[in-house]
Amino acid sequence: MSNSHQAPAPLDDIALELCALTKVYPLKRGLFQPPGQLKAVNDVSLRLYRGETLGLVGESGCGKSTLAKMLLGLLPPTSGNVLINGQEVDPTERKAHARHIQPIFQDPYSSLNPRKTVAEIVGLPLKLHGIGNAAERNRQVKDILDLVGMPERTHAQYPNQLSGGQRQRVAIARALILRPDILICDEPTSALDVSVQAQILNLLLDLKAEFGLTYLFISHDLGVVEHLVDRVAVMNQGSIVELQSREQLFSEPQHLYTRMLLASALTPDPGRGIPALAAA
Ligand SMILES: Nc1ncnc2c1ncn2[C@@H]1O[C@H](COP(=O)(O)OP(=O)(O)OP(=O)(O)O)[C@@H](O)[C@H]1O
Repeated sequence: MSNSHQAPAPLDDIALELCALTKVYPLKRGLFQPPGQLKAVNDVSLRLYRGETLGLVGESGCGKSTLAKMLLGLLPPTSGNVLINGQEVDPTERKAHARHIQPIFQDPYSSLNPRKTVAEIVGLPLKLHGIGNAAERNRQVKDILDLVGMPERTHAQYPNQLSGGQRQRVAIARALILRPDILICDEPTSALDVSVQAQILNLLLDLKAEFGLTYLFISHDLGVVEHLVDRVAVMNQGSIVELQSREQLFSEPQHLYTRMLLASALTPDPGRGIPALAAA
């Protein structure tokens, strides 16, 4: 696997800024419980500098996906706001959002329309945004599919005719077709075989260099994060508890939760969580 970290971007060149972002979910009344609410994301402020990869790590349920959905305009925040390239964005303006920021999710199968061919899936955002005529769109679709390593014979195939890795390549091509600045990668390799994971991670690194992209890379896999990111934000129960350079975080973690997260990643029983902290 290559490890092509780019030179750090100037610190005043901010691609994405989260200002006191909060999401509260209402909870329905249970059999023995009154209605209540859950603060899934609690007052999160973060900056992503242009060209960097910021890792976001934390246990299942800590609020990572909720945060990602708010950045993508898929979920309105309860309070706080998001700035893309210095401009405050209306979280309900999904279409305007999509030109700048795109997602890559864990399970490409569920996010690809089973009744559309690969070329149709990748070309749809161009059509929806009224970009180019049919011939220009076809050329752009072919170019991006070539770039992500999809052989020409697969362009007319349907998602169920593809391997898991190929499906994720299609999802990546679709994310890039509008030439966004920022990719939100939410566990993009968790559903793939280990051998395929490395190929997709290398592809993401190559594409980042090619297009000068900024990544928010969400993962519970600290091995992947250590390999890929420039800085790491650690999330626990909706809050960012630590934000450090990759080197600093893995060599000298400051927060107790980070130390336990790193310790739990080194033990042979992954996925068992950190009960003491989860309950804290
Ligand atoms: N629509 C919803 N309504 C109520 N609670 C929700 C909703 N979506 C998520 N939650 C809760 O919010 C908290 C954060 O969930 P979220 O999916 O953001 O966590 P996560 O860190 O992405 O977890 P995972 O890694 O398992 O995907 C969890 O306690 C979850 O149960």
